[in-house]
Amino acid sequence: MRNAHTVEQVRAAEGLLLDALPEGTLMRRAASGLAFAVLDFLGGGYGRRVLLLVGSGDNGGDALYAGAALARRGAGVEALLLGGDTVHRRGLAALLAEGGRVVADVAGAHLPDVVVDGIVGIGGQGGLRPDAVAVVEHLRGVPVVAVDVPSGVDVDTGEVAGPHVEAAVTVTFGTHKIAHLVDPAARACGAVHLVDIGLDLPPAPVLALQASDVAALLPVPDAAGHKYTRGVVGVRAGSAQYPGAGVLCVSGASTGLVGMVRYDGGADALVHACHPEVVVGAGQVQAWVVGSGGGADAAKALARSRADGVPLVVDADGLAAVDGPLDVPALLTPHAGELARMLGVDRAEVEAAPLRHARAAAERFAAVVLLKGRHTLVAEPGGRVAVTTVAPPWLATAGSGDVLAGLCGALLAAGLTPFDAGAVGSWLHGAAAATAGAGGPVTAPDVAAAVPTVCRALLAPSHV
Ligand SMILES: NC(=O)C1=CN([C@@H]2O[C@H](COP(=O)(O)OP(=O)(O)OC[C@H]3O[C@@H](n4cnc5c(N)ncnc54)[C@H](O)[C@@H]3O)[C@@H](O)[C@H]2O)[C@@H](O)CC1
Ligand SMILES: [K+]
Repeated sequence: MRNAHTVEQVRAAEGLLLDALPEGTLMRRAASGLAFAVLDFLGGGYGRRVLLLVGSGDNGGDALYAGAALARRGAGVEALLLGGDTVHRRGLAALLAEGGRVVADVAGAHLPDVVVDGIVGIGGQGGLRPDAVAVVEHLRGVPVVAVDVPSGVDVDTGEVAGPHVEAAVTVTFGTHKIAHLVDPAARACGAVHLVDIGLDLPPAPVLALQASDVAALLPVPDAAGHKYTRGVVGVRAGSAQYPGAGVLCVSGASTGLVGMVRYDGGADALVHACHPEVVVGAGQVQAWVVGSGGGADAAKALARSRADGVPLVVDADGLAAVDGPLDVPALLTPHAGELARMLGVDRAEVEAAPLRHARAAAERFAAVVLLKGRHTLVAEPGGRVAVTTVAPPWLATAGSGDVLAGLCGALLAAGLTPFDAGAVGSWLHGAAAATAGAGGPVTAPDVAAAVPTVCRALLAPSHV
C-alpha cells in the first residue's frame, strides 16, 4: 500500500520523533536521502553544477544539508536564498564549510545541471511568491528535484492555484503526502522517491493500492463453490441507440471474476451474439450495473435495480437519475463532466479540485464515488480515498468506461465492498490497459480481454 498522510498527521508524527531523538537527526536523515537521490539523478557528483533554491524554513534546510553532501562529492553547489533574512543557519554553515557558495541572483549565470527546489515544503501557504515565480520561470528547462513537494502546490488537497515548480523527481520523507497522488499536483511531482525517516503514522486518509494489495483482495473461487456461490452480476446497460455500450459493459463483467453474468438491457441480440456465456433476461443477482449507454431507459433501469435492494454500480446515463442519497450500497462511476453535472458546477472546477468534488459527491449521494481521470479517485462517504495510478494515458478511449463499470459490478457481486470494488476494479482496468497496450494504444475490448492475464500474474506470487 502506498499511504498518503495529511500535513497535520506528519507534523504530529514528526513531533514525537523530534522529542525522542537528538536535535537535527531527522533533518540529517532527510537530507542524506535527498543527496543520494540527486546523485542518482545526475549519475554522479563530481563536476556537476547544482543550484539550490532555498526558502526560509526547514525545507530550505534539507536542501542546504543535501547541498553540503553534494559539494563533498565534488559538485559545484550554489544556493539562492529566497527567504529574505531568514534561512536555516546551520544548513547554510554546513554548505559553506564544504565549499558551496551563496549567489545573489541567477539572471546572468550559466544554467546548472539540476535545480534543487527547497523553497517550501509542508509549511508552504498560498502558492509561489513573485520573486520565486521569476526564478522558476528563468530556470524553465533545467530539471528540478523537489524537496518533499514541488513548491507552490497545495499539499493536502492536490490543488494548484497558480505558478508552481514542475519537478522531474520529488524526494519526500516519512510518508507520501496527498499532493503526490492526487492531480493536478501529482502531475507536477515527476517520479516520487520516498525516504524513510522512521515516522510512526496513523492510518492514511488517501492511499494507492499496489499489486500485492490487489492480489489480496481479488475474489478467488472456493474449492467447494459453484457458479452461484461465486456471485451473479446483472447488467442493465446498452440500448437500441447505444448497443455497443451494453456489449462492452458485459465484456468487463464477463472476465471470469464471477460465476455468471446476466443481461437485462436493450441490446440483447448483440450482447448474446458477442457473449454466448451470458444469460439474457431479468433474474436474481448479487449486484447490478446500470446506465452505461442506457439512453432514456437508464432512469427506469436504475429504479428497478434499486428496488432489488442489492449493491449497484451506476454509470453514465444512470448518473443523471441519481438525485439524492442512495438507499443501497453503491459505486458511482462518473467522469469529470458527469460529476460536474451531478453537483451543479463547471467541469473545470471538478478538474481543478477532483479530490474535493469526489468527497463532496460521496457525502451528498451516500455512495462511493469513483471519479475517472489520469489518477482515478475512489472516495467513500466520510472516509478513505483510493487513488489508482497505474493506468497508461492510452486508456482514455471510447468504451473503456463501460468496461470499467462492468468489471466493478462483477467485483461487487463477488462480495467486495463498493470501495474495494472501485479500487480493485480501477487498478485491474489500468493494469489491463498497460498489459494489452505494452506501451502503445489499446481499445476497450483489448482492456477487457487482458483482465484475466493481469489476474493470473497477480495470483502467481513470482509474477507480482
Ligand atoms: N519537521 C521535521 O522534523 C522535518 C521536516 N523536514 C522538512 O521540513 C519541511 C517543513 O519545514 P517548515 O515547517 O519549516 O516549513 P517549510 O520550509 O515548508 O515552509 C515554511 C516557511 O516558509 C515560509 N512560507 C510559507 N509559505 C510560503 C510561500 N508561499 N512562499 C515562500 N515562503 C513561504 C514560512 O514563512 C516559513 O518560514 C518539510 O517539508 C521537510 O522538507 C525534513 O527535514 C524531515 C524532518
Ligand atoms: K519544495
